[in-house]
Amino acid sequence: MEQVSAYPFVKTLKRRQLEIGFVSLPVTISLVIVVILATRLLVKKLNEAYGSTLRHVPGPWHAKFTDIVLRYHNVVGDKYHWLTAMHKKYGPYVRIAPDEVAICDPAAVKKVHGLGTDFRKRRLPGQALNIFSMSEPRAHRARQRFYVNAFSNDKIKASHLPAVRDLCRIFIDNVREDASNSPTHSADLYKWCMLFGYDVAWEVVYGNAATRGVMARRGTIDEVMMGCYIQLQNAWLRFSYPTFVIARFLIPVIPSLRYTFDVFGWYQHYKDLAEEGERQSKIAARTTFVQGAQFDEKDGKYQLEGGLRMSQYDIAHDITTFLGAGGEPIGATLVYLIYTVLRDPTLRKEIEDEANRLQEPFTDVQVEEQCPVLDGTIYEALRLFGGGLTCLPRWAPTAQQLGPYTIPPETCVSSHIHQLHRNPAVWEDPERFDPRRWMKPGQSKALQTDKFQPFSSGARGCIAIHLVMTELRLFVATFFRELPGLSLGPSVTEKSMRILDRLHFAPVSKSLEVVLPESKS
Ligand code: HEM
Repeated sequence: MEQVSAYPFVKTLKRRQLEIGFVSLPVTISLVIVVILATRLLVKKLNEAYGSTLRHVPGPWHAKFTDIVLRYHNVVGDKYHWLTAMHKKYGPYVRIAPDEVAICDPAAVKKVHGLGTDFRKRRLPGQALNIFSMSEPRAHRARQRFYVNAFSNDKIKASHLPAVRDLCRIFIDNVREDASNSPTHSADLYKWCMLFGYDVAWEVVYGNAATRGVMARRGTIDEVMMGCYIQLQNAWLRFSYPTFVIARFLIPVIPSLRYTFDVFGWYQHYKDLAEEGERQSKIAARTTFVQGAQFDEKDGKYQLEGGLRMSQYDIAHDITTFLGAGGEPIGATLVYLIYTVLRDPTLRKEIEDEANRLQEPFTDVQVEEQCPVLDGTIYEALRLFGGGLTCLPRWAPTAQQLGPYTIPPETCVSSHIHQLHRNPAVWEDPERFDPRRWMKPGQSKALQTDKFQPFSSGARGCIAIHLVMTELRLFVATFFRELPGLSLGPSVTEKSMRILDRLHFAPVSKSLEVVLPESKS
């Protein structure tokens, strides 16, 4: 009887064991897979962290394993401040991600950017192919040679100087008009400085900025801000792809999100500009870029010097780069220059006096020769607030020795130019805004030295140095002659002027309010 009664129990037990075995097999397999993948990931991470010579480069502990902190600072736009803190803590070489090193040592920056370097730019996903992004040196050299004449000192002086002078005038008129329409008699200089820079670039590209430019038609700042929005979108995309995808659907509810997540809207803006470039190609043909060149109808390309062939589309992409580079860096440099001078009454008086002694119509060379404090102020603004990219990333196909460190192939090496310009080993009292340092005997004013390179250096340095120095000199002299007695508006504070790092530099408030004296408007 007992045997009989025990039988069903034994049967049930066996079934349960079978069932447990049946259920646990996939779980066990999954667990094994997870453990294998986790181990592989761990080994990979440990290998990235400690398996290469990068392990010797100092930096925060997390940078050995992940770039998430770097990406976060990219998203919030304070990479500049974070990198500054990192350099202060760890020195001129800092590992900021498993495969990225930030540098500000003059010798290393020279090696990475100087002529004959093995380091290259890299075109990032989604980036248009243009003179700025292309990485292959031979193709870049050919294209650069083509544009170099348009941006040469002779060409700028011969063809564009009067137009830049006109644009300075339009700037002053617009600021005065804004002030006279404002109950507080104020105007936003950030907007007009950005538009001014954009229009000067427009002048070089199309030659009709005084009538067709964005200042002449009192355009908006959004029209000229490309780099910063593209950076914001790319930073989000890399930081959190799901957020990037989902947030687009919230734009109807929170319209301000469009700046970050309306990727199609901004690319449409880019596209419009490229199309505008194509529409303008005939004007360009009559003026600067394709002067005297044959257009081959068969393949739709211009035949250019040195056998270079470029389509209108190629040129349109480059034009977008020139216009983008024209507005944001110039706008930022000028805004911080004006902000700094307006806070220092003695310096401002010296600059106004020098500018007032110039005879109209003056040239940039006269400004350089006759206004040493003003010229020193421009150099100092370029040193401390030069609006070019805050980080210049490069990659080398082979291992490279930078200072005491061996950098493995394909590591991203980012030069932090602003930190180079604040290096206490080569600059006396580096944080101090001191135009007179440029007036000291023996102080070089060369713009591409090891310790001072606001425009970078080597083959990939800024193509527009002569244009930039011409426009800065004419602008600053005109500004302090024509707008005396300005004061900073109540919205301007150290907090509002904190640097926002979005590819280029900008004040976090994206504004610089100034109040004009009533009688001068
Ligand atoms: C204050 C004004 C400016 C500053 C500080 C500045 C700075 C720079 C820097 C640092 C680079 C190197 C970027 C890199 O290595 O990735 C650069 C490249 C470049 N800049 Fe400027 N820039 C200014 C204005 C302009 C203007 C007005 C234009 C054109 C109208 C321009 C056109 C370019 C182009 C085309 C390149 C790429 C050159 C190449 O890769 O061959 N820049 N600039």
